[in-house]
Amino acid sequence: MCQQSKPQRLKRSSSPPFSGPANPNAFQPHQPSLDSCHRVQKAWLASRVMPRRKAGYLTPGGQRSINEKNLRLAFTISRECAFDLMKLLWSLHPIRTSVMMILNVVRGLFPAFRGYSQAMIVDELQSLVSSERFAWSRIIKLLCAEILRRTFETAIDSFATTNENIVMDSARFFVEYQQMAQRLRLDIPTISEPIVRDCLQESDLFVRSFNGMGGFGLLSPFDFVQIFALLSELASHVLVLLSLTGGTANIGVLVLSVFSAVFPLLLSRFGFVIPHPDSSYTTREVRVAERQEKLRNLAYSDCHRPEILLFGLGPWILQSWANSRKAVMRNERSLYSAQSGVSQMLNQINVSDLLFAIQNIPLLLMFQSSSASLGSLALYRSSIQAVVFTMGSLLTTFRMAFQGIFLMGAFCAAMNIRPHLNPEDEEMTKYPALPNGMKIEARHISYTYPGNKEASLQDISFTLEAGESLAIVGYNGSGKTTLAKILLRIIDFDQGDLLVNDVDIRRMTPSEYHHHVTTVFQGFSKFNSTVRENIGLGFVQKLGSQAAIEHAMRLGGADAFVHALPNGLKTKLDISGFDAMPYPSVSGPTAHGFSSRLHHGLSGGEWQRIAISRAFMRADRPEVDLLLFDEPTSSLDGHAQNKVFDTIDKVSRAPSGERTKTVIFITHRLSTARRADKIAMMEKGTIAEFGTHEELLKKGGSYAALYKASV
Ligand SMILES: Nc1ncnc2c1ncn2[C@@H]1O[C@H](COP(=O)(O)OP(=O)(O)OP(=O)(O)O)[C@@H](O)[C@H]1O
Repeated sequence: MCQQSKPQRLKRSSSPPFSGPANPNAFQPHQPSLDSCHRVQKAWLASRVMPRRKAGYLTPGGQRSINEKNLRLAFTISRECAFDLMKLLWSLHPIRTSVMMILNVVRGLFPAFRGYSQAMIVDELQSLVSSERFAWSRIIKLLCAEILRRTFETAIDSFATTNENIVMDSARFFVEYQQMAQRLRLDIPTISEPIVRDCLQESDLFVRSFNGMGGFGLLSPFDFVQIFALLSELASHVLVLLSLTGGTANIGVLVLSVFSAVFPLLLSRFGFVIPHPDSSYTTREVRVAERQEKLRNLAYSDCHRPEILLFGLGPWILQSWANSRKAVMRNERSLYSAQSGVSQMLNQINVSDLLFAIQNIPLLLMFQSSSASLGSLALYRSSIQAVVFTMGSLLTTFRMAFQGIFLMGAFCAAMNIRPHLNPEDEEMTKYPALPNGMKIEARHISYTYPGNKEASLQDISFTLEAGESLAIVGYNGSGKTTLAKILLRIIDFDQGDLLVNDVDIRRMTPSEYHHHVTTVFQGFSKFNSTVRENIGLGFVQKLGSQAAIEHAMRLGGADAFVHALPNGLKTKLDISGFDAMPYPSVSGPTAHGFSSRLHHGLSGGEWQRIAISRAFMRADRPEVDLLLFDEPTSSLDGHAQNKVFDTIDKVSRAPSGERTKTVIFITHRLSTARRADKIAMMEKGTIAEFGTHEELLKKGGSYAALYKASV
């Protein structure tokens, strides 16, 4: 793969993760100046362009049509990454992979041998019967030879399958691991790019193709060996046919044989085959299909059931699903009826029946014109059938391989997507630690969410010295959470500068920066797991430490209710709040002798305490310089709120009382906000007022009005 070379990367989040044209139909393939990875990315992108559709790109997993442009693109992708990828996969098990390749070709010869051997038995039987000298010993000898041949075939087959499974298992692990590692590496701005999402989706299909031939109807690179096996099978059958028909010197027999074999190919060549529906879907049609799927999932989902019942959504879901389903069916019908009458008729003809009839003609000719034995006639018959079948398989395999190349291109392209927020190597700098926490300086920061017309943040400027605390307050939608996400380096900003400890935050690797912060997000995660994991994941290195988790729980005020749970820290938490409802027949200790209540629900406030404890898992660590809490206590009662803020204050100070960590919290409770050294009052995406509580009160502006209203 092209991991070594450096893919194109653009600095700002507004830039695409890998260059693609704004208008896909204006795509210009093959630019010699681009490096190998970029060429694969470009070729993959170009293969998704639907020239006659305004809607732009093919849906992920959609079938590429076999045309000149796509053949060229497939060639580019194969040239750039197939060999390297195969080499990499081969290096996982060099000997086993080589054996797998050889055995696949050898196995391709088996059917011809089988036919030949059976023909010999029939011939022998015929001669024994006609000569009237029936000898059991001769028959038994032949049967023994046949049994031996079959035993050998089975042994080779079984060894080949075991070997193949081992090779495929390690290949599957390798590609799955790569795909997952890359997915975890990508940041939010990168992953929200539609092109990246599609690329990852197709890459995922490629990874799934390693489940073996036929899995998901895909073909992995190892299954390409199938083509060699089919070719060797075809060659062996053709040889048998030649040897059988050559003696008769009947050219008509050969011509008819060949014609019957290539007939299915001719049908597909002249378009008498229904195209795969995926290849013709427009974006709108896909959207309808997705909506239908979403509504179906909604109907089956347990976690949404309470609201579905409460708001009486059943009829609406059913009606909306029916509308979408009908639209999908209409699309499918129009796709199929677009076929001409002739092609429809031809599609309805059973091709194999037709071929069966045609193949009888050369058979009759042979009977008439030669003294062919019964065995050779049977062999001829089965070889013709095998040729037809193998040609069909070859065609299908080729089609799948052709699609597989583009999925492989997606995999290679996905492996080289650079996260938006990662700095260029030459710009990268380490996080420069200061003694008393984190100094933050925002200069004219603006940010607009992708797809939004209005900026969510405009011209944000403030300075927070290391060890100071800041409360961000303001009306709903004024941009508080967006600012927090920017300070946490979850999203980038469009304009301005953000300096952390006097260094541009864009020069730091987000993963390194994140070691120095801890947070409670407004929409914090609820993991469908145990209490231990829900808390311990705040600092995975201490996930196994009972003491660390107990300590964090105490700080977050979660210890009392966690200890009261049926299995304490081991209690599995239910995220839906519905599955935990005990069914009357199985609640409590059951007749089966175990408690049916495997998951436990929590109240909103209890969940919040779990999230706070998670943040406290690392809050008092020396490397953590910034504690950022986005409405951490919105579900807590007044007493508990004060306790949490007391703890935050305590954790942010050294035993001497001096503050060693910077604290930022977002709150709607202005009585809490006044505890902070500085307050930022946000309005319509800007900081309208900035100062201490007293300064802002004295100013008599928005903050003073809000404060008076709240007390
Ligand atoms: N993911 C998003 N995509 C698009 N727009 C968003 C997104 N998140 C927030 N916004 C918009 O950005 C603006 C600021 O949202 P933000 O969540 O920062 O406000 P807030 O001050 O934290 O609000 P609240 O007090 O209700 O939590 C809003 O107008 C919102 O609609």
